[in-house]
Parts: sequence; structure tokens; C-alpha cells
Amino acid sequence: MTTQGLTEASTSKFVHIKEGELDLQLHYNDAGKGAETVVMLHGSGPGASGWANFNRNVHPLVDAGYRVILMDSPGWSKSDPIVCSTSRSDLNARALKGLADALDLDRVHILGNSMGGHTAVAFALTYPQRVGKLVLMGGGTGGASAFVPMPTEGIKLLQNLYREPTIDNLKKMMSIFVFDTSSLTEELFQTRLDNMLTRQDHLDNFVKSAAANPKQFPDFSARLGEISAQTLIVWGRNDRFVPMDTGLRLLAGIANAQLHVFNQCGHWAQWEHADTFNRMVMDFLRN
Ligand SMILES: O=C(O)CCC(=O)/C=C/C=C(\O)C(=O)O
Repeated sequence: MTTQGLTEASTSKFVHIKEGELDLQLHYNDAGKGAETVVMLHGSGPGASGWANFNRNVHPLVDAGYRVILMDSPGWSKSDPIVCSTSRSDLNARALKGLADALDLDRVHILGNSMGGHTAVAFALTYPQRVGKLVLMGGGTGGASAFVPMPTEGIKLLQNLYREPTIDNLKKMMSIFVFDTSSLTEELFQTRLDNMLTRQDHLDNFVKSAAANPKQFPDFSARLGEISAQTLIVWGRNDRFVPMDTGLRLLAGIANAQLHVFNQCGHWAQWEHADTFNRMVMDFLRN
């Protein structure tokens, strides 16, 4: 199958899930028809979505024969709003369980970016039998860095953007989000700003959630030994949002893990080094 013609609109779907206390509508994109499914989970930035985070990764994986599902987490994009006063990582993991059940998916590979990585680990800890392989980029667990003050400069800019969603604050955040800022276009900024401003309720709820529980992403370090899934950890050496020693903690804790560090790369490895990243992921999933 070739992916010509696959767009956000042509793959856009909704589903209602009931999973524990979660009773809401989720938006997701569904692309490809493979026997194996890769779920991609986006990060926590304002205006983030599956399609915004992974538009450079969907097509190669579909062409390689995978079904690709992009889940928009509760509180992002076209999914229902929510205030989270407990663990956001576990809340998203429950949402993914509901989505996997609704789509009759027994087992999925999970590729998580930042908050999506935290969610992937929460899912693997709670529903280990539902996990194939894990790819964790710039995320996987909360907890303190040994080297960098927390919250990091990137997370402070992200929180500020949630409180004051202006083009200036968006540009401030994006200026340290990726390593090579010349790749950021006015069109990308405008699309991202439009995404954010379309859902003022999501922005307000994120701020309320952080006030109710500043530690939205718990530290899973002590439990990483429970994960048996083969895991590929990917980090940017120049990540100023979630520091690289988080990746080292994941590597130390997950027995079947390997770590790849991209030089000249910020917090968006799957976008900044898309071609190499896609080849690496396909090789990892295949073998
Ligand atoms: O606070 C954390 O540990 C996670 C931060 C995070 O998920 C940031 C992600 C940002 C994006 O992926 C985005 O804005 O697209």
C-alpha cells in the first residue's frame, strides 16, 4: 500500500470509551491496514496532537505494512476536555486501554513522545500483556534530573505558554524546542497557534490540573524493572525540556532496553531527524 492521499482529515475518527472513571470521547487517526499496530502518543505541549507530533513518521510506517493509530490524549486536540488532579501518565494509559479495547487490539507497539513516553511506560506497567515493543522519545518517566534544575527551562516556557497563549510565547518556547530553529516556518507557528486557540478549554484545564497536582508525571524509576518489553529509547543530546539523564535512568531500569542519542537534536527527535528515526524504528520493530 502507498500512503499517497493519507491526511489528517482522511484518517480522523472518534470513539466513546468507558474505562474506570473515564467516560469520554477520544479523537484518533487510523492509518494503514497491517497485522501489527503501532500506537503513537503525543507530548504535552499546548496545541499538540498525534498528527502535529508524528506527521513525518506515519507514512513510512504505513508503507512498511503497519496499522498506525495516533491517539489524542484526553485534554488535547479533538478529544474531550478533562482536569487531571492525579497521575496524567496513568490517566492517559487508561484512555489507551479503552481505545485498544474499542478497536479490538490485543497487543500494540507503542511509540511515545515526551508525555507520550510517560504514558507508554504507565501502560506497560499496568497492562503488560497488551504491549509489543516500546519506543520512548524524550520521555518515559518523571522525576528529578541529576544535572539540570527542574522544572527545566523548556517546561517553564511550556507552562507560561499555557497561561498566556500568544505567538510571542509560542516562538519563545519553540526557539529552544528543536536544535535547528531554521527548520521552523511561519506556517508551522501559525498552525500550532490556531490549534491552541481553538481549544481554550484544554489550555485552562492544563493550568487547573497543574495547580491541583504539580507532579502530573510520576517517577516510575523504582518500577522500571517490571517492564520486560523490548524498548528503544531515543533522546536528543540538546534536549532542554526533558534532560538526557532521564533516558539513562530508563536504560538502567528496563532490562531489554537500548538507547540512541542524536547529536544536534532537541526535544523532537522523531521530527528533527525523521528519516534516520523512521529507519531505526522500522528496524527495531522488525527484528
Ligand atoms: O513535562 C514533561 O515531562 C513532559 C513534557 C512534554 O510532554 C512536552 C512535550 C511537547 C510537545 O511534544 C509538543 O509541544 O509538541
